[in-house]
Amino acid sequence: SVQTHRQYSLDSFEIGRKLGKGKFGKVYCARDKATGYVCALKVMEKKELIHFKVEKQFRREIEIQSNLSRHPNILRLYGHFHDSSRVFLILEYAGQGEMFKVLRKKGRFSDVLASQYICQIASALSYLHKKHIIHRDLKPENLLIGLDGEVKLSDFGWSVHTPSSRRTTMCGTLDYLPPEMVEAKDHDYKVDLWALGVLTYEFLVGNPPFEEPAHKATYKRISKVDLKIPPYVSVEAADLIRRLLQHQPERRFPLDQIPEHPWIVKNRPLWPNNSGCERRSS
Ligand SMILES: CS(=O)(=O)NCc1cccc(-c2cn3c(Cl)cnc3c(Nc3ccc(N4CCOCC4)cc3)n2)c1
Repeated sequence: SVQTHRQYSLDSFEIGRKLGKGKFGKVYCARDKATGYVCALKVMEKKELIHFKVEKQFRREIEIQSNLSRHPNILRLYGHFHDSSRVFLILEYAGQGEMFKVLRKKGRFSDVLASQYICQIASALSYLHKKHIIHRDLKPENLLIGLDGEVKLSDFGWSVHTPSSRRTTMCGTLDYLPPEMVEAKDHDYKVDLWALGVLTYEFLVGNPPFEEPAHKATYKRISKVDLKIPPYVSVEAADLIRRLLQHQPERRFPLDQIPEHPWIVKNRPLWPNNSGCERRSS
């Protein structure tokens, strides 16, 4: 694997194809010359980080993600380095790419696929919460898929150590924000439970539950928990969605009970697939 203590520079790698372009950077497939190990190299221009005033967020991403040791559903950050104008993150390569592209292509996921993804994400979130980290930015754009189809949580730019009250202004989609963040109240790890409910809905329906063209309308629907679950969503899935999308944070369904929820149990594959969520040896 990529050794995490070694000093890296750009010429430690053979750069492969560009995997994608995000808001702050580009990601390339790369091979570590010394070990032949394939990884992903995320490149960001320093002047862009300064311009977007996200260098603090970026430093937090590095600090948080490098301290996260092995979890099958959290994308590993092996190291980072910089040159005069750019910063580089050496990340685990996720062999099947971006979750949101797969979701857009498929439209929506089956109960079996969606429940496996949700169980894996719950496992990753539970691991983060035990380390007093809240992700705060759970959405398909921040999920990658590994070679064996397992989910990889990535992009910890918005993660913080609990408890926290948001200082940086929100940008991007509001769809995943729970009432307490939309109302800018103090919030804690239970914001991730709300986002998990939004994600469960989006995996099964194809769009997030409170989506509206105008921000104001989205705010309103989130605040009122104006939730309409289509009839084709299974009873068990609808039950979990409702238990996660509770206005009061303390009423939200606890992560540790998710592997035993009927929707997860009913749709769990018979064969183990090292996804981090296989059937417990009952
Ligand atoms: C802000 S950003 O720049 O970080 N996000 C934009 C973006 C956009 C697109 C991709 C990727 C991406 C990131 N990855 C990381 Cl990090 C690790 N592996 C991948 C990774 N892996 C990957 C693996 C396979 C594929 N294929 C699979 C076959 O079909 C075509 C795409 C794409 C990406 N992709 C990222």
